[in-house]
Amino acid sequence: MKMAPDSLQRVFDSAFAGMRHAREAFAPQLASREVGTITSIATGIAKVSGLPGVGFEEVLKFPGDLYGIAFNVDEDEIGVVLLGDYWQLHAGDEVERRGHVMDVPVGDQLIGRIINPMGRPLDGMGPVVSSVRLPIERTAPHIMDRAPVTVPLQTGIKVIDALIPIGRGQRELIIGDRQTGKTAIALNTILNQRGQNVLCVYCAIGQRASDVAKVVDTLREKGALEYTIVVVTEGNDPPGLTYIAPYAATSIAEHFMAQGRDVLVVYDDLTHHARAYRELSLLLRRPPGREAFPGDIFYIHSRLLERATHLRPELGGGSLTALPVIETEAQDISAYIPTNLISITDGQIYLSPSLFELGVLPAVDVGKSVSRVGGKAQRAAYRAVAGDLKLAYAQFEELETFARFGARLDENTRKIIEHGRRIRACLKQPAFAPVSVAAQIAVLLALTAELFDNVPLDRMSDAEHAVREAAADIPAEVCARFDTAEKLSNEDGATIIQIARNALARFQPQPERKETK
Ligand SMILES: Nc1ncnc2c1ncn2[C@@H]1O[C@H](COP(=O)(O)OP(=O)(O)OP(=O)(O)O)[C@@H](O)[C@H]1O
Repeated sequence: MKMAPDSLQRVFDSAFAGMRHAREAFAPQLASREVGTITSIATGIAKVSGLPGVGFEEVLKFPGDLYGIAFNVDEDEIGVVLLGDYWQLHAGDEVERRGHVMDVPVGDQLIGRIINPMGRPLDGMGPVVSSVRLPIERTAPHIMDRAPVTVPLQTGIKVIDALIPIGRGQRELIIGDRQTGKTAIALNTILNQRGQNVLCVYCAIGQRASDVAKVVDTLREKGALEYTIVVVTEGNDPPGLTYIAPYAATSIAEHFMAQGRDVLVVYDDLTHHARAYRELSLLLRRPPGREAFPGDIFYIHSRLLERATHLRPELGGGSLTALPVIETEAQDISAYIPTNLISITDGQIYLSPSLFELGVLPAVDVGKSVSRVGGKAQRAAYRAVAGDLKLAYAQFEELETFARFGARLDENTRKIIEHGRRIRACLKQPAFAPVSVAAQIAVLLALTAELFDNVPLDRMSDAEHAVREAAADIPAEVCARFDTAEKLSNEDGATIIQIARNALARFQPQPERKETK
């Protein structure tokens, strides 16, 4: 078939136009991939070569969707902490630079979720969808951005709220031997935040899976998961994941703090965190120091806990309260990690195994516990009674030892001991049963007014319960004044004492009836 020259020309023109268009639209997308190779693998650690440009704490991607953090950055080889199951990795495998530090999803979508420190879901409720991510390591707020701690954080535990009060933005250490009720105190505090507009983050660090399941069950059962985020690493997770857990939990909390909200973070517990870091450091051949911990062990905990604060009103006025938990061995609070944490935090709640054995629960040793900033944030109504109570309890603890030897006691000493025994009985409290402010103040006022002193010891639990129940009769306007900075007025005090006296009437010993012949 023959074609006319002009129609041939048209075909060529359109073909050239199409090619020109394709050439103009062609935008080459070249992304550089910096790739190195694994030289060796050890427990939770990989040595990588061929990546000279890697920065400290940069994320590296390994085969099988596994990530790691560059920890030791040497000229010819880098030590990488692995954040997942590393059994399938081999020497010679490819490693890719990601060009950013480790980050975690943050935001409202996380509330009520159970995640690992990388933001992956552990609750079977689908992926965590969040458009905002924050690096897990962030600098602590500047000193000029911080405001004094002025608002109390009620734990709902009588002995703590009265004698070792905690403020929003404080760091209070929970310390004690194993199985002394440390987690119970932290959980109780979370449960008590219901309706208090405090978001909670519970960070389980290297715990047994069964313990974590129990905590999650308690939170769910008591309706606390609605305002709580649970960040979990279990005992069999790689040490790298355990190491980053508290930092990730803090970044999640900081996001809410920056929005002006009050957040509570529980780190349960930092003993496992310190051990994970020791393991990593030894594997990376960093020089060991005291108790084989590396030299920067103090720094890793201080830079974590320095992130807890109360921000200035101009920055939203949010707060981050930290409750780190630490385990002691044989009540040795002068061991390396416990002393470090005692010096970093603003006070400690010490749980004594001997009190636990005696059934004094929560087993808080008031003599060894302290809150260095919470006193200023404590509600004025508590302050009216707390001082007397502390003194009376301290006197009692001193005298109790003598009483055990069966020494003959004078009337005054006997009275102090009997009063002290009633204070101890009133401060007892079952786990996961927070007490409201009104009920606490009613019990404490009744104690300082010595209303319990004639109640037989075996009826103290019922008597204390009766006063707590009667606290519901405290007029609403009096309860409203508990939340203000006003001191408890004499009239209000008298009203509450009268309510307590009525509740206790049936527990007082009845005057002996004279038998008539
Ligand atoms: N106030 C309390 N009243 C009754 N039982 C309590 C109280 N506090 C704690 N317990 C019980 O004591 C046991 C130990 O508590 P918990 O697990 O909180 O201790 P822990 O010090 O965190 O333990 P671990 O060393 O395993 O972390 C639990 O069975 C708990 O129910």
